[in-house]
Amino acid sequence: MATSTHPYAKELEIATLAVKRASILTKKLSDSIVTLQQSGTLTKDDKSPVTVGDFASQAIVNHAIKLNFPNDEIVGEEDSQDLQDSPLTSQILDLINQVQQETSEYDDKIGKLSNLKEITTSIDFGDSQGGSTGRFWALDPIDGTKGFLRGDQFAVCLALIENGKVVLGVIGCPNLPQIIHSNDKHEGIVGGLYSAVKGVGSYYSALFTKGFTPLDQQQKISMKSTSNPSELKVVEGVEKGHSSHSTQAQIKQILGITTPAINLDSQVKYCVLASGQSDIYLRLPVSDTYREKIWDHAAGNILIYESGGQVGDIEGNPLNFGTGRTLQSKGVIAGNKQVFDSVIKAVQQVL
Ligand SMILES: Nc1ncnc2c1ncn2[C@@H]1O[C@H](COP(=O)(O)OS(=O)(=O)O)[C@@H](OP(=O)(O)O)[C@H]1O
Ligand SMILES: [Mg+2]
Ligand SMILES: [Mg+2]
Ligand SMILES: [Mg+2]
Repeated sequence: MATSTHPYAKELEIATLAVKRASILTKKLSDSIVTLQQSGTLTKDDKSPVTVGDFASQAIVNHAIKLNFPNDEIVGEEDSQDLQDSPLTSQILDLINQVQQETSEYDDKIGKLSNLKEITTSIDFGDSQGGSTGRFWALDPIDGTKGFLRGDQFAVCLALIENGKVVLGVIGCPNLPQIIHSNDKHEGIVGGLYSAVKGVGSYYSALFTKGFTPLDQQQKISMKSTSNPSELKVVEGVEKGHSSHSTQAQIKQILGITTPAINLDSQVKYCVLASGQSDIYLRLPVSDTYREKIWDHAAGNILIYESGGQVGDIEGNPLNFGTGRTLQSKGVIAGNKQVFDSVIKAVQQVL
């Protein structure tokens, strides 16, 4: 399908502008955390920057969607109830005002928020329950909260879902260098925008450039196609509470992978995979009862498929985004097509 005439052209442009504006805002907060923590103004346990960022980012993105697609529902992570009587509301309004001024050329397309009432209304457009029919959006305004608070990786993740399947995904990665060699070696521009459209492909462009760049002027990305253990690289999370690192170690051993894994918070993992910088994503469950949230995986899911990869649960079955706000499956495994089946076999052997 042509890059400019695909059926989701308007959706992609709006999603991109909204994610870009939210990314500028969250990047400001992320940069300030490090400075504030160093100066002692912010204690390590103070989660206020991420709270401000979550709400402001969700308000901006939801507003853009509702302005352009008033009939679309949104499954958003945050709920404005948690904001009631919060001393952070004036900070949220100030930050939104500031970023809207800096990106005022987007107002024609994605509008602007003027007061707190509009902000809380916009946040609560995210209350959809999702489901298996029709179309809705899934939004994680800041994915990788823990990474964000460490000054590490996080992402603004937006996806469009139709009849349970993801058809479009846009991920803003404000702290992600373009090239990741290992946990402590990377290079290139910091700030990446990763986009995918069903039947069109997956693309990379720099995040902190102005406006929407048509896909044919972005860099098309694809996964590698190796199954040679000595070449395989695994990407996995940072938090031991989010995935079982010990189970993952056993799987790597069965597959004969010796290269140390790359550990990254948030859906930037999918971005690194889709751009061929790693081959396998392991997210083995730590608990039998936890169910993954759809906003944690929707945008990354299409990014992988459109770059030639495959995603499944621990059984190898595709993820179903039409079962409500959560997936009904356990774990997430992604890989290039050559290696995917053998990874699932190894997972089954270990579990
Ligand atoms: N027990 C458990 N298992 C799996 N996932 C969980 C669990 N608890 C929380 N979460 C969700 O994990 C989201 C962050 O995932 P990450 O990929 O950043 O985790 S990791 O630290 O890199 O491993 C995180 O998303 P954010 O809240 O947006 O940060 C949570 O929705
Ligand atoms: Mg998340
Ligand atoms: Mg989040
Ligand atoms: Mg959360």
